[in-house]
Amino acid sequence: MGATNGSPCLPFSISVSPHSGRSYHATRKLSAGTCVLDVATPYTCTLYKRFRNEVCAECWKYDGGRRHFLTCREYGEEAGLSFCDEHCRDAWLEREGHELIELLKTLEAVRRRTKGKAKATDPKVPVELTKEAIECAWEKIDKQQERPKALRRWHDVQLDDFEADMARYVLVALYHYARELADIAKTPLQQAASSAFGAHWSNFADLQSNEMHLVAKFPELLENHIKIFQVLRSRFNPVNGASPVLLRLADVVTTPNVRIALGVDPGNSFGIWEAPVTEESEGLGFGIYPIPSFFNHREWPQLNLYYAITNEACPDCTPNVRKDRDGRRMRFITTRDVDAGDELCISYGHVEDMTWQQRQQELKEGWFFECRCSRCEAEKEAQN
Ligand SMILES: C[S@@+](CC[C@H](N)C(=O)[O-])C[C@H]1O[C@@H](n2cnc3c(N)ncnc32)[C@H](O)[C@@H]1O
Repeated sequence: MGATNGSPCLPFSISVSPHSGRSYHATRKLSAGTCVLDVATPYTCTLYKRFRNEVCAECWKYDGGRRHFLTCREYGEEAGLSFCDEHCRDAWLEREGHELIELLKTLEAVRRRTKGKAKATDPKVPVELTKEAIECAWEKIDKQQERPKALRRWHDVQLDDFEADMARYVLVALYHYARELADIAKTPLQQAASSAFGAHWSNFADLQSNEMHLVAKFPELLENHIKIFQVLRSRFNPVNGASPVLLRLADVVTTPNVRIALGVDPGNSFGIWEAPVTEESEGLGFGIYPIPSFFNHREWPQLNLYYAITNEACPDCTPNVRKDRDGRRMRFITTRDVDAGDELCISYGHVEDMTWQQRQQELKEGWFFECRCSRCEAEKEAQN
């Protein structure tokens, strides 16, 4: 927790409930408009390939597809990084380091240039997948990686755009982990850059994994996940004289770590939406902010003219925290007065205009959980 920016003493604590897991609760009275959490940058993120030439890799500025403001494109082609200007480029480089540019170049070279799905390296996965079948597939991969011949074969694996975008997200997380292990943060400047992520691998790995739900629902993803591991495992082997970070990176590209990264994305990632967010906003990519990921979801009530007209405080069943994105910085701000002990909740998405059944279905399919917020519980009760 100490790694978050803003107040050194956060105004909430964590507790656990049987039906919604870990959650944040206010430890004191908070007035509307209080910034309860301020995180400078995600632990890992990815911008989708189709927006890579149109979005600044540092501040995530996007201008409806126009590229005129991206004046720094020296890493655009090979590493997939374009920047507004030198200021954005230097901020990115100071935090991430030049080594990540080289790693991203290696990964981008594996991206399949021709259209269509990349060739599978193993037989097609079965249509229905049980937990045992998923574990068994990964055990097989774990055994294969011991054999140099398999590694050579994996070196030829290419990734389609979806896989390459996901691999980029996994690679950045593992690179940050390797940096933590290599303990390169020797100078105060480096320490500031390293703590800028607002979290460490342990926070990232501690997030709820939805791997089993996700892969059971979309069995073809198992093949995507395995290919991502094969590429990372076969491409990022250190050569003689490699830096401490690259040596560590090779150590952390393991099946459990890659599965952790792929498992926490569904259910924890924050979409990077074109700002200001409207119904038409483009989804430019996604990022993981581990500390804010413990905010649970609460539904907005249906548009209520009474509260809109009278300006009275909304009832208790609305999210009491909103998220504000400012570049890659994420702030969490109370929307109304909150009492000590109240749960602090955000809204995960635009599901407010739906019926109870529709919302439940949406959250079940997209987020793999049955919503137990006060509004859903009240509406469920009313139906019975
Ligand atoms: C981003 S995480 C929030 C932190 C989570 N509670 C934990 O322990 O890691 C999202 C998960 O929290 C749980 N959750 C969040 N809001 C909920 C709600 N309104 N009702 C039930 N479960 C909820 C679900 O398991 C969901 O997949």
